[in-house]
Amino acid sequence: MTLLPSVTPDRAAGGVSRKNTVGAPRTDTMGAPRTDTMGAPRTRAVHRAVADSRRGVPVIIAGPQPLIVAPAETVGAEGLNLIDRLAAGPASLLLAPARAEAVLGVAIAEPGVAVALALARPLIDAATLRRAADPTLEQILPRFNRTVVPGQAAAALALGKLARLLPAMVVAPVRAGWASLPLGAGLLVVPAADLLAYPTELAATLHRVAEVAIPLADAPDARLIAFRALDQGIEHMAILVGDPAGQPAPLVRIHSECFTGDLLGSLRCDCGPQLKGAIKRMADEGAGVVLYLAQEGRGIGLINKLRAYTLQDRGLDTVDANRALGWQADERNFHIAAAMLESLGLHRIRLLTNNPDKTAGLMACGVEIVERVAHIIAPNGVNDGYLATKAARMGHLFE
Ligand SMILES: Nc1nc2c(ncn2[C@@H]2O[C@H](COP(=O)(O)OP(=O)(O)OP(=O)(O)O)[C@@H](O)[C@H]2O)c(=O)[nH]1
Ligand SMILES: [Zn+2]
Repeated sequence: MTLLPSVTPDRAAGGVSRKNTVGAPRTDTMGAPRTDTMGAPRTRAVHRAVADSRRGVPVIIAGPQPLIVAPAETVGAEGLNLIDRLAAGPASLLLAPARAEAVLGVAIAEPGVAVALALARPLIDAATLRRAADPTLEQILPRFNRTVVPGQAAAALALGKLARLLPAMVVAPVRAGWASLPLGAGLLVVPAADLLAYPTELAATLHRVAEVAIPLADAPDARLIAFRALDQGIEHMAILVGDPAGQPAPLVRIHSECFTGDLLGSLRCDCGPQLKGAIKRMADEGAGVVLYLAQEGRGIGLINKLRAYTLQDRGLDTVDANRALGWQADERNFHIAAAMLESLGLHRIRLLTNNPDKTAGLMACGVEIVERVAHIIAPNGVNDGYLATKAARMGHLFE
């Protein structure tokens, strides 16, 4: 039986260390279930809060000013009623600044992480809240006024993002003693700090669960290694061509999944040809690795990417479309890729990318990049504007 190396990002440094810093010793065997599934306990409350948020069930964000919170996209009448009855003070709708500007119809001079819009109680109906959250829906909105942003606003928006929902949250300070009220029974509590630390914490739980040969048309000796994190949800793949660990600095591509481009052959982006082109290039060189990461839509998720496309069809570019929905232009983090490279024993690499943020992000996680190798795909007549925006606004180097 082969013992595989554990994957242990160093939380303090936001990067990768060789030390095992998380819970019990982690010596996962291929295909065997982990024995320390209670490990990384801080991620567990976040997983459960994400699940409840996707159902529209309010959760409590613990911290100096505990909040009761539910996503505007999923909360229904029952959830709003619960928030109303457990609130200790005024409720508000938290929006990312770009979305708040559109809803308020004014520019916001001092954006910060969130803008709060006052909600009168009893709370307005769920359909109106959804329209306020989602710029792709019909925009007949009541007049909203700004109010004070509550503590833990960043954590509340982070919860919406982790749930891959629109970052628009109904929040209210929760009544003291809520936990002993019948109404509060069963509400989940998640510490604000755990929500903010989650991306790094989760990367620290990545482990290898399957490894198998998958001969590819362009690379007959390819192998797949599947990685799973403790949430048992999103799985990331390493596609190995040849023996990359045997190279002094193998070619590596960090590819974020793109259902529309990789699978359907959408012409809106360059993802499909980049993926196939990377594998072909590695086969020509004799070795390389594609990390195929479940970070669809630059980390905003497939549904939100489709919403972004709707806004792009109305004239926004890829950067402004993300922002209009309340996301950053790029929401990916590099802890996952760094942890996978660590597990594969790849510390010095040549990175196949046009995106300087990827190079910088990986280097910040402790990966040595000896060369950036350009990966240019010619425009196809549909994605010309998309590629031009990547060059003009996202710093992509097309040379
Ligand atoms: N939000 C959003 N995501 C998009 C859009 N078009 C493509 N994507 C996503 O962008 C990701 C592809 O980016 P990558 O190929 O990993 O890399 P990159 O940042 O373009 O940089 P390169 O390494 O130079 O290709 C995939 O997750 C796609 O789903 C878009 O218009 N909006
Ligand atoms: Zn794509």
